Amino acid sequence: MKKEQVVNCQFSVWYPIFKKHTIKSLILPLPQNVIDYLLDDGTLVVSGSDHNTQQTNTNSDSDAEEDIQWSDDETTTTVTAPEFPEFTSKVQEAINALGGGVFPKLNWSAPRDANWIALNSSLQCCSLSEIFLLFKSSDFITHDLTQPFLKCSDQDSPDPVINYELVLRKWSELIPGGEFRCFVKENKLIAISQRDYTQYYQHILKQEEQICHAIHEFFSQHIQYNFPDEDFVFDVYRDSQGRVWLIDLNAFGEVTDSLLFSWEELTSGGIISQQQEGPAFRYTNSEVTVQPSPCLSYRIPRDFVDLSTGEDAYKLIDFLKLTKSQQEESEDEEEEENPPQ
Ligand SMILES: Nc1ncnc2c1ncn2[C@@H]1O[C@H](COP(=O)(O)OP(=O)(O)OP(=O)(O)O)[C@@H](O)[C@H]1O
Repeated sequence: MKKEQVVNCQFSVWYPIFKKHTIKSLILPLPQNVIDYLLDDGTLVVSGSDHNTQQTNTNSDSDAEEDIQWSDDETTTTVTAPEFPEFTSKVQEAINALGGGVFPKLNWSAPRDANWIALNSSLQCCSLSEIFLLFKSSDFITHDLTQPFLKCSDQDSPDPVINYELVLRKWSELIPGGEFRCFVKENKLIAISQRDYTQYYQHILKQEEQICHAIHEFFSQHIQYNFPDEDFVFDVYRDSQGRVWLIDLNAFGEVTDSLLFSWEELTSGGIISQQQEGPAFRYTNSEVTVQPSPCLSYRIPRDFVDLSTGEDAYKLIDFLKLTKSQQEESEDEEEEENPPQ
């Protein structure tokens, strides 16, 4: 995978080409001071002050009282959240124009690893402060900002200049069973994988042929030969009426999750030689093969994950047992103090 391919997979490159076939979105250039704020990991501060640009008029004095300040450890100095009045009002205007709820992204990634921090565990945002909270908590966003060309084969060539952008996509309730990832090599659709392979969806098993056919049609009518590269990965959504929509475009290489295929299979030509007609199609075909979600490890602190999987797991189990027995003891004491009426 070359740096040029990564550049071509930026939202602002593919969106104008495929606008008619994807979810309505708006792109705003990200000012440098906002980028600096997102990268400043010493302090996690969230200001509620952007509410004053929402349709309802609130006076700014009461907003100041609403400011929430979070600090990730006791030694970190908590500073007041910087304000970006001009950017904030542009973002709020865009959110309102998209119906009041958006799915936010940077040039390539969404903060999928941070949805646990959001109030309703959703990536739906109604204000810039909600977007900031997700972005500042996401390793995927930091990756976009700091190492977009990781794993590219042409490491010796200078990095292309990137203009960072905030992408706001109209919020749409997508059913995970309708999402598929499609792999294109030399402008040929070689493989399709169920996107959420952690679940078994009966309808995929039943409609295997129709799904495969609909995606192949969509590819040949709207995608094939229209993208600047001949190798790429695209994600689609098949809605309840059987209509196919483009969701995202990714580079053909290891930075992109190959889901139910391996990159070895996809690049070695093995998949292509097995094909009689149409792409290889893989999905989770029984409850037995259901796998844990790949984002699970992002829901609890990394140290805790390491602790529970390494040698220290036994210490953790002992600790949990101890806590449980202490809890039981105190419950017994409480029971003695407060006998049932
Ligand atoms: N407009 C939207 N409204 C609601 N949910 C969305 C929207 N767009 C995408 N999603 C959901 O978020 C998921 C991730 O979206 P997307 O592919 O754009 O993010 P990403 O960070 O580029 O992911 P990846 O790196 O795996 O390609 C999608 O699979 C879909 O379930």
